[in-house]
Amino acid sequence: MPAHEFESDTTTDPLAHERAHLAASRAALRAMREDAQALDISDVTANWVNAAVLQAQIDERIKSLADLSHTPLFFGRLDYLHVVGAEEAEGAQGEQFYIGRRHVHDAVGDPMVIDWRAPVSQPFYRASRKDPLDVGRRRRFGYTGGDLTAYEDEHLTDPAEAEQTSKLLQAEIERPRVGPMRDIVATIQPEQDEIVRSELGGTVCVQGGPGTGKTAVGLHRVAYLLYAHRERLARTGTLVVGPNRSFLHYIEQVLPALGELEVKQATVEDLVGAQVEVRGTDEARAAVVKGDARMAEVLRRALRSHVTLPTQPVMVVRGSRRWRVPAYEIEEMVQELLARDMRYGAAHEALPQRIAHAVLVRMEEAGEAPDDRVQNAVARNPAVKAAVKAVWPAVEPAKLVLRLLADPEFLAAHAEGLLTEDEQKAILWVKPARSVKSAKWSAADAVLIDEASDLVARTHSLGHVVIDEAQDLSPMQYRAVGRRCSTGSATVLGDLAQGTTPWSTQNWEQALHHLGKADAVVEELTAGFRVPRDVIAYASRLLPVISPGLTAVESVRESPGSLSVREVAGADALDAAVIAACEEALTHEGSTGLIAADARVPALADALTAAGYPYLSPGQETTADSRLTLVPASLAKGLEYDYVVLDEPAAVVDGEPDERTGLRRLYVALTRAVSGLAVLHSAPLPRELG
Ligand SMILES: Nc1ncnc2c1ncn2[C@@H]1O[C@H](COP(=O)(O)OP(=O)(O)OP(=O)(O)O)[C@@H](O)[C@H]1O
Repeated sequence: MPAHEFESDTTTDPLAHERAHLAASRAALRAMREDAQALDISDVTANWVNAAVLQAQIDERIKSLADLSHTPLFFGRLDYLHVVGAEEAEGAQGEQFYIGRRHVHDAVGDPMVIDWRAPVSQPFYRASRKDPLDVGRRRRFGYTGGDLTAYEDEHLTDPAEAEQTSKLLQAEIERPRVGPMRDIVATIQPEQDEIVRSELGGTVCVQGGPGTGKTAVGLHRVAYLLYAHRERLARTGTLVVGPNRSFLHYIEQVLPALGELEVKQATVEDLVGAQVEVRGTDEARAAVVKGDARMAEVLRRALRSHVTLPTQPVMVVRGSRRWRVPAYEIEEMVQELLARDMRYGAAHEALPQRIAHAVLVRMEEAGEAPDDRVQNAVARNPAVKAAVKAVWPAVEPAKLVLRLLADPEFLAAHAEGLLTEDEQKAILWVKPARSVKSAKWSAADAVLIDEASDLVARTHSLGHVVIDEAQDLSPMQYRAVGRRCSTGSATVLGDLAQGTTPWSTQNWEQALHHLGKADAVVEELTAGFRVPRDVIAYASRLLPVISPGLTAVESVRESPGSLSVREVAGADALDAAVIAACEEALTHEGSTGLIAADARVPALADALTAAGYPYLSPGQETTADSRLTLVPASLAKGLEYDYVVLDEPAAVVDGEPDERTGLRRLYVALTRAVSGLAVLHSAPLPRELG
């Protein structure tokens, strides 16, 4: 597969031909945009609401038709052997399609560029010599800046042509990283494409080591699903859940670059934090118990304990008449509502209507002809309200959780047989809060309140949710995310070896069960696109300890990468050595990340400032001028830097409550580098790395 650079053909210059197609496609896109801008909707909209809605849609379309000079309009071409969809008749004429980030058509509606998500584009990612999918030639384009400068051909049906790795693909993988995450539409690999294009109905779980493209695949899957099921997902909504704000910043530009502007992003805390302000933290032990799925049953029991069976009849007075519904009849209603297992709040709403209905039946029996308005009035009658308040009172979710955490007897009554005494003690507040407002709620408490809210009123479900770094979610957090896609589907992305929370996922089957998607398929990605060979081999020495049985990542990068491990004599000399290593890393193109134990960050920040090096925080955008980021180890997950300087591994390990978690945190820190890793230590290295 030769790469052609400014090469001339005997008849025509193919590169010039492709450039002309690029120029024509850009002109066509401009025309599409101008058409959208020129739309006059004054005649077709009867009222201002319609006009505003339509105008917003048009504005959206205009935005999506922007020609971004730094993102090439197309990156590939497929030469089909036959007309797509036609019988494969001998001598039938082939068809040619340019594959790009969005669809572009000419003035008469013929396609100039096909969206990468369209079915005809799929062979660009999947066709192989073994199964050419009717593609005679696959062409990849190379760009420098915004200019088309090279192309590469594969003749998939030519037996004489040998299989080779694509130079353009390799260049894309090896490119130095600066700035936020970019899309990978031009180079999605077949095993990634299978996940990207898997159907909306099913939930997919991807286990993959560092840099295998899980995040990239998840984001491209949303883009694909939005294309394939545009209307449905526009109605139901899509969401990407990530571990923290800096990570969400890092990935936030990928979907807009693919023309998808409507996908929401949130952390689990954002999702569950609507009702209370999180100001407190939990001891690990308490957080583990609060995050355990058994808490869901404790909450359910505690909530249901508010329902009591009636002992009094209800007497409704209307005008000169009194209507009596006996206690046993109300009890039947309550038993029926309990048996139906409907949401607590829905039953609370339904009960007054049921009682009113019983009154209406009596009215009819007495010869009256009451209508719906009478039923509603009876339902609001003070006697009915009082009965409902006694039997099925309204419950505020936060108050319910407050009582469980503050009142040992209430907790014991509902945790019996579920939580041990020690576990109950672990979650009870030492100093019980008096009110929802004054309580110092923790992140795990907010999840409990969210669970209680869902017991009261069903949580709205979205059409599709992507969960990244899912291995760090607790069972209760999985439940919280799961109810946000209870009628939709999910993409679950994670790496068991990178689990660093005390409640992290032990196996995907359990996690998917808590998510409510037990029938999901688990896929594994093992080809690594980020970390160079030598570096991933070094980091993988930790695998047998942190996650036995997991497959080590195999780097697809050709350059072995630079790995240096330096011992510095004496802790005093470490800061200076680290700064020197950063200085050295910054002589290369691309970004540099200095990763250190959280406790070491203030000292290193001072040292950097004293040495005159400005630095960024994780998630802040690197630019050509500021390329150094100081990264606390706790925030390194999911991020990548061209060069990484890792400060004192032993401190990273010691920063965690136990050794295995510490080594996992270290594994994350060791696997952030794209081109080179320098490890500096004055304390002994963990023996697994020795
Ligand atoms: N097919 C591909 N072509 C080019 N680059 C790719 C491809 N797949 C992934 N990459 C790149 O590899 C890097 C790692 O990808 P990504 O962050 O999605 O991996 P990850 O599995 O989520 O890693 P981690 O476990 O560390 O979070 C990114 O820069 C991404 O753009």
